[in-house]
Amino acid sequence: MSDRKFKISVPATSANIGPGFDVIGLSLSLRLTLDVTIQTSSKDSSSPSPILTYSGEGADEVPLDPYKNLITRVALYVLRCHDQSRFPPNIAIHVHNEVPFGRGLGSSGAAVVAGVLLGNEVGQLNLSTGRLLDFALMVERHPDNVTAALVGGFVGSYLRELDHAATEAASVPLSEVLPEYPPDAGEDWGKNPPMPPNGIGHYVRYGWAKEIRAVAIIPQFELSTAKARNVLPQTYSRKDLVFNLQRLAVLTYALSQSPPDPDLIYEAMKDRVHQPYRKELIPGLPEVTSSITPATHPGLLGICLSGAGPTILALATGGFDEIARDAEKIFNSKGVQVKWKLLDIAGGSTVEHL
Ligand SMILES: Nc1ncnc2c1ncn2[C@@H]1O[C@H](COP(=O)(O)OP(=O)(O)OP(=O)(O)O)[C@@H](O)[C@H]1O
Ligand SMILES: N[C@@H](CCO)C(=O)O
Repeated sequence: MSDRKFKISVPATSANIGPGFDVIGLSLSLRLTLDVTIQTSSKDSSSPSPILTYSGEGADEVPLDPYKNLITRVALYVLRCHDQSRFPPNIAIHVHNEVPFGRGLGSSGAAVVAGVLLGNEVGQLNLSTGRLLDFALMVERHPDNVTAALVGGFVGSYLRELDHAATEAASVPLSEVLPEYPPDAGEDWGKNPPMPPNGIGHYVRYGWAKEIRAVAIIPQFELSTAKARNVLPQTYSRKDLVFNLQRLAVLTYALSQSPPDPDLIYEAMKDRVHQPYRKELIPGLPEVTSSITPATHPGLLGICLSGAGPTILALATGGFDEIARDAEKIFNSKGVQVKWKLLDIAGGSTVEHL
């Protein structure tokens, strides 16, 4: 039998896009790729498996132990749910990563989706897109990043209300879904991990005007999503919820219209649900989002925090350098160094058999 080789490619994502907290996501042209070889011809099953190597973003900090690394732990979760308790022997995985960690560009969502696709391929499970999404949502429990990373484009999603038994199944602690340690030699894992309920997430893809590009202004510090969610309140006023709902309804349509209307979009990208609370974690955030406008920067459409931050996402049809340079000046005046990238909306995840 010949060796199996395949390549998995998953895009970065920006979630929220202003008012769509935990609802909308956009896939972007930075990618996480996995080159996987399974040596079916080798008889030697004594070497540890999989052998994991990394290049690119996070290569110097990411764990290479497959029981600690997020991508391989997620793959193992998918395999164990299908009665495959270990990776087969002789797998080598090289990860090349362009998505910076903890910056609001969906690095963990990309890693989770890559892990689900890896488990599906290694186990030859042939899971549907909906089922792949169910597995991803058992690990990353808000749908915006993982849905956009899996299916690509400008995407809106919700989590279905589950019945009591399914809610219990979907609410188990992450430590049960992703245990960190392998069983001792000769032992098995014990019972299988919790299987995701069917059809947890539902999504639609919106149109996207082809001339809109994304300037990502990326502060050179990490902010974990967990920390950026901890500062959010548990309840909101009706006024603030209506403020966001009105804008979200307009934004999803306005970004599909060619030529895009800056007046409509700039106001529609404002938010009162997460950005005001996250400004204490991101020096310069309110100044950047309020002083860079379509009037001061022709070509700008709207500007927001990307995901949980600290990256700022400016959607624009031109004037990219000026937008980035002026945002950089504001961040620098607060003592924050930034890098910036001009990105395009990207396709979703792919698996290519080589
Ligand atoms: N390619 C990867 N391989 C392994 N682990 C990863 C990878 N990408 C991300 N991670 C893990 O996810 C963590 C970052 O997740 P976090 O949710 O805090 O940020 P983010 O996903 O980049 O931001 P956001 O969800 O706001 O877009 C990293 O510190 C690392 O532990
Ligand atoms: N919607 C999420 C995205 C981050 O993963 C948040 O803003 O916390």
